[in-house]
Amino acid sequence: MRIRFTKMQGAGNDFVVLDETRARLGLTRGHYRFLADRHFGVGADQILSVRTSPAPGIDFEYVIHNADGGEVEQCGNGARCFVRYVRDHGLATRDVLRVQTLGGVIEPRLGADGRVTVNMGAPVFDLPRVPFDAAGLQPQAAGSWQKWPLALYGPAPDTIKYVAILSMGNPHAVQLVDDVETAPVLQEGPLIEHHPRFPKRVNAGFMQVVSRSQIRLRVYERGAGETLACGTGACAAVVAGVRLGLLDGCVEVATRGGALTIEWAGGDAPVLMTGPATTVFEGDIEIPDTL
Ligand SMILES: N[C@@H](CCC[C@H](N)C(=O)O)C(=O)O
Repeated sequence: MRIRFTKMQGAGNDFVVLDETRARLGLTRGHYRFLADRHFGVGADQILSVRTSPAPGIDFEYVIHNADGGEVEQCGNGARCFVRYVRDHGLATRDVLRVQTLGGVIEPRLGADGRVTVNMGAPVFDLPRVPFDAAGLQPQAAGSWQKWPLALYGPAPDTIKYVAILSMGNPHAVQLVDDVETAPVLQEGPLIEHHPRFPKRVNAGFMQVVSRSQIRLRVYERGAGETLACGTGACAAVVAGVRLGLLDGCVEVATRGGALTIEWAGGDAPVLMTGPATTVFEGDIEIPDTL
């Protein structure tokens, strides 16, 4: 089967975007893995499918698959590319959309300067909803919140890391580090991602606080490995930093792929994420039938 795709990126987090508004392509997990493959496919951290929605007040369904082929609830950098894609392809005319994801409804808004702001909804702190199994663990109080101990069994047995845990529609564990450049992202990332306390696995964030309005961030993403930026990871890190008493409500997040601005007023307020969204190229690819 031959399919049309658009390659996009937001702060270096890259995507293959597929138009399923007229008909479903019927792709399997193997097909998503193939498209994401940087040697045999197009290459991407996530595959984003654009679908129409029958629900009143909802413009589109936004379906997200990680590079490992698994479907997930939310993707922030992808949400910015999503609104850019539907506008550029004539699928929508409004600058503000309401988009259904597995993780809830989000509202991307295309700005006059080409940057996109997404209302990502309110963070979720209820641990069973992350989901995180805290049974028998003793949290460490920090700011107006708490961090949870994770025992990491791997190259360095019995390492205990304290992480802030929340959901932005998808699960995040955020730890503070002195310097993101030297942080053990590639060693600890996979151990945290697959930690048995997270039944749906988790995205592992490594946050360096530079000032009350600036952080540096690296994220080892569930199902994709370390990416150049993670939008929901940036939201989760800023929310964690605010609740831990380290950050104010408007923060510049420096990632390896670019800068994002995250705003959060606390409590049940939604998190607002602003950043770039760029089309890289478009093309057709023959995908094997039997994946
Ligand atoms: N890159 C994304 C997050 C994509 C999903 C994530 N890997 C997960 O499994 O939850 C972003 O920009 O938020």
